[in-house]
Amino acid sequence: MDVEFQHISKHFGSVSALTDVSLTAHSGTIHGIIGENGAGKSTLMKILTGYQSKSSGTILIGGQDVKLDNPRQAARLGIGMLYQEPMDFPPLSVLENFSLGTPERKDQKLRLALLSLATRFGFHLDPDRCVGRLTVGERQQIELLRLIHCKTRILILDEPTTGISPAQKEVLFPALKRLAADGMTILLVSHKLEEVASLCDELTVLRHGRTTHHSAAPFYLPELLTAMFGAIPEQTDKIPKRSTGEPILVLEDVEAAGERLGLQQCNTIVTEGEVIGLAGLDGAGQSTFLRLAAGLTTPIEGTVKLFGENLPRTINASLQAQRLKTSFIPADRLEEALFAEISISDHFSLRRSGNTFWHSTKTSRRLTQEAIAQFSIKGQAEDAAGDLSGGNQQRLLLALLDPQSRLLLLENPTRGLDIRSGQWVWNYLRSELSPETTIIFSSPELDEILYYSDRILVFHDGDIVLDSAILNTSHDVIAAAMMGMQEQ
Ligand SMILES: Nc1ncnc2c1ncn2[C@@H]1O[C@H](COP(=O)(O)OP(=O)(O)OP(=O)(O)O)[C@@H](O)[C@H]1O
Repeated sequence: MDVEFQHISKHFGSVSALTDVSLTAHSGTIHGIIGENGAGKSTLMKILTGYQSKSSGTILIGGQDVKLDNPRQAARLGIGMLYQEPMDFPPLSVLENFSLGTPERKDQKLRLALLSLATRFGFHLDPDRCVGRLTVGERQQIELLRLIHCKTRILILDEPTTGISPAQKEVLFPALKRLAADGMTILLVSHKLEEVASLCDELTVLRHGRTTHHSAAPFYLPELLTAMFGAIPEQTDKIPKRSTGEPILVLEDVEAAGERLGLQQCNTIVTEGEVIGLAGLDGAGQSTFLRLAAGLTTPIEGTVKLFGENLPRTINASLQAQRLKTSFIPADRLEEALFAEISISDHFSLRRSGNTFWHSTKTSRRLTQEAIAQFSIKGQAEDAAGDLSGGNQQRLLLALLDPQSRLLLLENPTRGLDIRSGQWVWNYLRSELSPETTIIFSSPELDEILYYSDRILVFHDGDIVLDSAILNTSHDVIAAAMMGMQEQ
């Protein structure tokens, strides 16, 4: 069924998130919606899924003017969304998650339906496995099959390749193409231009809440970039190499529990001023490594030494890491780093108050205004952090960071950011931090690691399988190490 947006506008108080947006996504096609952070993509999709009401305009589905007052109405019309974060129940099994929202109650029938759909799309899923033990990519596969089983005819995907491995991408893309060929209408929101261009039949660009471009495949990337940003963004300079050779983080025979297999027998030395990129498939150990250095996870065996001090195996480890000027920015901004419900200004109050009860709202307000200006945050001091777009949440996190940090641990720092915002983050790290600040970051984008790091650690199944200066390695060697293979 065709989905037609006609002259859609949406205002949040004085903010115009969408102004007169019109586009048609045709049945049997994949239609990409792209645009910089804060362009209005999520708002448009939230209107289609009934999570938000439009201020004006019309939505036609299969030529019919439809009311989308709540998510239930949207689901009844066959509209389903695959979210960036898995929206499942990790303690339940694959089969139990698959059964959510289906009227079918017979376990055996559901099991057969799950297995036959999985076979059709080439997914390998064990119905009895606990979902909490699966990778993001596998959880996404269950959700996709659940939506198909629930008779979804209009499928919305929000950044579907964030957090999944290149191999899982190779399985997902043909599955999406097959669904479109079967007549489904697919709307894809993404920042990854190359991916969008290879997958989509048509593309619409939003800029400042307005439609600025529409085209059909094949796409011309410079034209898309200009429509998204007004001009082609320039590449950011690399962070100049600046290691002093002084060890600041030493892991000795560390074994730790964490994502999937945790870490096993991990040994490494990080020296002051290095920029280290952590690569690996989702759940291979990078996240546990960053949390160990931040004192948020403690080892089962071995020692973690930070700036010459052994971190204790207690909750005090994170306080000690903070005292030693170590800062950590997790990938999940709203679950682990910001408070979705409270304002930008309250975040500054919380940061300033430290261990004291009192704080000055006047000072916090002033600091907030300064940060909004310096970090170009698109939002007002009183806006809740959860209402900011992904890119602006990342800017807020950087604004809250202690600029005196000696060790910066960044989990996928450009996750969900458009090209220009991603470059802005690296520009900020390069220009605003002291040259001795050590940066350890993880990223699923090998190009980002190759460009910005001095050194790379590659993780596979909880082991560091490659530790190399960037200049001494290559894309192919790293990709093979990530898969647990030695490049010949
Ligand atoms: N509930 C809300 N209250 C106030 N403003 C909002 C709300 N939701 C979105 N906005 C504003 O609307 C604009 C569009 O946001 P939206 O999240 O749709 O952008 P986006 O293109 O999806 O961005 P991103 O790529 O960063 O996710 C932004 O300026 C955002 O701050």
